Amino acid sequence: MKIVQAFTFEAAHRLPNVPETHRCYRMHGHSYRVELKLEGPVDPRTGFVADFFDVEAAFAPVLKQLDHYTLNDIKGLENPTAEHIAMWIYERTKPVVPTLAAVAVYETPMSWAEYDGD
Ligand SMILES: Nc1nc2c(c(=O)[nH]1)N=C([C@H](O)[C@H](O)COP(=O)(O)OP(=O)(O)OP(=O)(O)O)CN2
Ligand SMILES: [Zn+2]
Repeated sequence: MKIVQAFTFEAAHRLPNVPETHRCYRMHGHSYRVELKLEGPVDPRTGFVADFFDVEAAFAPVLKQLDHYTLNDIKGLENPTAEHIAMWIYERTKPVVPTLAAVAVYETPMSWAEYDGD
């Protein structure tokens, strides 16, 4: 069974490795959406793969490092593409949410990156 829990954060970024003429070379902001996908058996007693409340509590310290920051200033996010943010979140969340199967990071409702550890 898979379950998904969504979170949002606000952050500024610029993409340092695109051409200067690319609009994302300039500092700008996004209302990011993060989806954590968990996979595992449904506990027969609780009916949960995991309690959403527990996931929220485990993810809070990771989310706190991103919300209302300039992502380029964060170690490991010097080139803060959606792909890199998804990997960064996965690596920090997997140890505290072992059933984590994938992380999706949406820059806009129409464009996102998903990382499953591969
Ligand atoms: N593969 C990727 N491509 C792009 C990424 C990325 O992370 N991975 N990022 C960007 C920029 O961050 C850019 O800011 C994307 O957002 P936006 O300009 O808002 O994109 P839209 O196409 O939705 O903008 P509209 O104004 O709605 O046309 C670029 N590429
Ligand atoms: Zn952007």
